[in-house]
Amino acid sequence: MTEKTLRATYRILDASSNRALEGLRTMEEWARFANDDHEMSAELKSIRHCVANAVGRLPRSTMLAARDTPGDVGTEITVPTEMMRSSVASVVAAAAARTAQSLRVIEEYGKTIDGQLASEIERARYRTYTVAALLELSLPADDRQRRLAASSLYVLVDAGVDEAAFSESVRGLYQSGVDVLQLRDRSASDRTLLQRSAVAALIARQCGGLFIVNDRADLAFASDADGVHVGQEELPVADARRILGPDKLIGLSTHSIDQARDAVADGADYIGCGPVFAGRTKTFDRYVGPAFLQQVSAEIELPAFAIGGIDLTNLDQVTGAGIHRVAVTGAVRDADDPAEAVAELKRRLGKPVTK
Ligand SMILES: Cc1ncc(COP(=O)(O)OP(=O)(O)O)c(N)n1
Ligand SMILES: Cc1ncsc1CCOP(=O)(O)O
Ligand SMILES: [Mg+2]
Repeated sequence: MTEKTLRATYRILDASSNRALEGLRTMEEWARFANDDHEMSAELKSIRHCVANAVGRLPRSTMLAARDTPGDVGTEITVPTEMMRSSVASVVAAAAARTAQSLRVIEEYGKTIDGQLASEIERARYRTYTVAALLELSLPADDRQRRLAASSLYVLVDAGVDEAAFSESVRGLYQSGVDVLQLRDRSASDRTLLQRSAVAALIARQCGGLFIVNDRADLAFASDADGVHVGQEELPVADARRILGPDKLIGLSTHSIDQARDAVADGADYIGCGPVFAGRTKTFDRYVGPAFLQQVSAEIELPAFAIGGIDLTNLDQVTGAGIHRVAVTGAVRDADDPAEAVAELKRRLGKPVTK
C-alpha cells in the first residue's frame, strides 16, 4: 500500500471511529437520561468501549497525523435537512444510522490493516443493530406518520368566501371525522392561500388532524402545514422534500402502477390514485377505474388514497379493490349534511388497512 493510500486509510479510520463513538454516545444519552434504562445504557456503553479498544489496536499518532479537519471537503457538503431534527425520534434514528455506517466503514477499511480489528468491529456492529432497534422502538413514532397511517378519509376544500367561514368549515370537518384536509383552490391568491393554510394548520393541530396544501411546497412551509400534495406535472417529490424537510408529508398523484412505484422510490409519504370515476370537481380525458386500485392494493406499501368522483354510491367498488382510504371533494361539499356524509363515509371505510 503506498504512503498516500495508507495515510488516506488512517484518515478514514480516524473520522469513522469518531463518528461511530459519537453516534453511540448520542444513543446512550437517551437510554440513560430519558429512558432510565440501565440495561440499554450499559450495552451502549459496552459497545462504545469495545469499539474504542478495537480502534486502539491502531497507532494513534498515525491516526492523528492523518486527521485534517480543515481540509475535509465533507464539512462543506451539506443537505438542507441535515441541520433539521424535528423530533427526538429523528435524532436517535440519525445516530443509529450514522453509527452503523461508520462501523461498517471501519470494518471494511480495517480489513486492509488488521483483521482482528475488523472482526471486533463486526461484532460491535451487530450488537449496535440490536440495541439501536430497541431504542428506536422505545420512542413514540413520529406522530405525523402515525396519524397518516391511521387515516382513511381525506377531504379537499377550497378557500371559501372568507376566513371565518373557512375556519368554521375546517373545524367542523375535522370534528366530524375527517382525517386529512387539503386546501386546493386555483382561484385564490397566494396571500389568501397562505392565510387560510396557516389557520387550517393550527386547527388541524387542535383537532388532531393533518393539513395538506395542494401543489405549493413554499406555502406549505410558510404556513407550517403538515405537508404538500403534488401532481405529476408539479414540483418533484425530491424538490418538495428539500423545501419541507424529512418530517413533513409529501403526497404524490399517481395514475398508473409505474407512477405508484416511482412514488415509493422517490420517497413520497402517500399517494393519490385516480381519477377513479368521473366527478363533479375536475374533468379528465380518461379514468383509471378500480383496476388501478387493485394493482396498488396488491403491491404498494405506501398509504394510498383513491380519488376522483368517489361517493357513497361507488365506495364499495373502491373498498372492493382493496383500497380503504379515499380523498373526496364533491361527496362532502355537495352533501345536504356534510358532517353526516363524513360520518357515513368513515363508517363505510372502517379502520384502514394499515400498510
Ligand atoms: C390526495 C390527492 N390526490 C390527487 C390530487 C390531484 O393532484 P394533481 O394531480 O396535482 O391535480 P390538482 O389537484 O393539483 O388539480 C390531489 N390534489 N390530492
Ligand atoms: C383534484 C382531483 N384529482 C383527481 S380527481 C380530483 C377531484 C376530486 O373531487 P371529487 O371527489 O369531487 O371528484
Ligand atoms: Mg396539483
